Amino acid sequence: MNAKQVAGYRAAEFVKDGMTIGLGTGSTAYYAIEKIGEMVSGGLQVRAIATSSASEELAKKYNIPLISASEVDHLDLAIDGADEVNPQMELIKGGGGALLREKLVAMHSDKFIVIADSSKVVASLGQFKLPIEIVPFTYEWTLKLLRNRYDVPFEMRKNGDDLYVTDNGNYIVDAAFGVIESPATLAEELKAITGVVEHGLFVGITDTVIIGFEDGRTEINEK
Ligand SMILES: O=C(CO)[C@H](O)[C@H](O)COP(=O)(O)O
Repeated sequence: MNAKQVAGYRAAEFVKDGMTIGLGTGSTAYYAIEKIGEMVSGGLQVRAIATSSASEELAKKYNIPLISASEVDHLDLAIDGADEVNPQMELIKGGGGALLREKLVAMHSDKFIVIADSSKVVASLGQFKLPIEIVPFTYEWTLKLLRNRYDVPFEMRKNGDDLYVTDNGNYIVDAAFGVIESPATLAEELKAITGVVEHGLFVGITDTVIIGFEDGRTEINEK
């Protein structure tokens, strides 16, 4: 088993009969979805909301019943990967472009479990470029505003020659902060900028972090 699989499979053990769950996005979340799929074929009853069209396709492949938000007012559990996690369980997410749906699902879950291999554990956030989702309308002005405000490199995410478009029809700008001294402060500042829909800083949302290792071990940190 690889480390991502170890973490994903361990997280699936938190899923119990009758739960409504959130399915994350990415190569680590893939393994959690795969395991939950196995559990469903063994008789587990769950209903799920996926955080991306990719994860929705995966859930369908594994016969995990999908629901819409209008059918429930909260989720029991959400499981998702991360690009960076610090000792305070703060995260950078959005490498896969699904940060907005991921944050919505995480925020409306009673328990949010983050799964990762040990390469994602950092002393401070910011080496991974912070994804910021911005609206396409006048995005050039939003980008200019960000550049004027923060003296760090910003780059519009691309998909080939075109700008990358999220599942929500927005663009992503990746920001190389290097070291983010106060994730909470930056999170608040970015949210206040008109044109910014959401950013990949997850502060005060995570309940449990499961780190997987190649030898099959897991390290679990709880809030
Ligand atoms: O935030 C995400 C997608 O938007 C992913 O959870 C994050 O990029 C981690 O991905 P992976 O598990 O493939 O390393």
